[in-house]
Amino acid sequence: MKIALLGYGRMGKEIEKIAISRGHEIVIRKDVDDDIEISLADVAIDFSVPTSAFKNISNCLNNNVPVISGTTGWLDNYKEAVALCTEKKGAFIYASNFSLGVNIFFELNKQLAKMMQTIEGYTISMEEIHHTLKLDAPSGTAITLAEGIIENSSKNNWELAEKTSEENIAIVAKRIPDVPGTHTVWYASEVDTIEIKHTAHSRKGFALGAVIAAEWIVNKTGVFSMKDVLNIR
Ligand SMILES: NC(=O)C1=CN([C@@H]2O[C@H](COP(=O)(O)OP(=O)(O)OC[C@H]3O[C@@H](n4cnc5c(N)ncnc54)[C@H](O)[C@@H]3O)[C@@H](O)[C@H]2O)C=CC1
Ligand SMILES: O=C(O)C1=N[C@H](C(=O)O)C[C@H](O)C1
Repeated sequence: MKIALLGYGRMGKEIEKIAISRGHEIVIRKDVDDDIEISLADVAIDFSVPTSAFKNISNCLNNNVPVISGTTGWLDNYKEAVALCTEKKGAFIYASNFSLGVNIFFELNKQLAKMMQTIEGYTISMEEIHHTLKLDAPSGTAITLAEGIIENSSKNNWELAEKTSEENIAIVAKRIPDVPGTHTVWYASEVDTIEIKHTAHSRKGFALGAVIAAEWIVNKTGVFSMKDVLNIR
């Protein structure tokens, strides 16, 4: 496949290595807000910055190029991207986290929230740890985890805070040099703590998932998720 990389930073470079090792060709490497001939590509993979993701995605959809986006922090425009994809009969996937492990963790998190729904005495809280160059907080993955809990509990929202309230799940965001991404969910009671945790050891898992999603989406029409790609039920 001919792949356009929209964003050629840490993730763009990691994706390039994996894409080439799987027999693909990189035909575009876009790393600033310039004009590119996106139609040269069979598929585009956007790992850019929150302020550019929606424009990059729109450009792909307007030119009938399937697009995968892993950029976080731009979701105020997500519904617009979905509407454009539907209007243009295009193909689009956004995932806050493309790694297989995190997508399993998302399901585990929802199951645990369901089980805890009727159990009294536990307070939920969350933490995400990332490298110091990360632009957004909380992480997209932490937001997806919080949404999974909200769907399956009496909580209505999440907030960046130390302590969970009646309404909101507290998320603590820590920034430590070189950490690729660690997410923890706790249910603490007076007598014990239940903890589920995902630790990324490198960016390889995110990059591999993004390339697998790009291979999967070509010749499809619609808005999909990593659950579709990985066939998680
Ligand atoms: N969904 C997932 O699995 C993952 C998502 N991410 C997210 O992906 C994004 C990128 O992460 P990194 O590669 O670590 O960041 P990075 O800062 O290393 O790379 C982003 C690149 O985008 C470039 N850029 C700026 N304006 C652009 C434009 N208009 N078009 C194309 N590129 C442009 C920047 O010059 C920079 O090199 C972040 O939002 C991050 O949160 C990161 C890892 C995994
Ligand atoms: O910026 C990162 O590095 C990461 N961003 C994603 C997020 O915001 O959840 C995914 C991963 O945790 C790494």
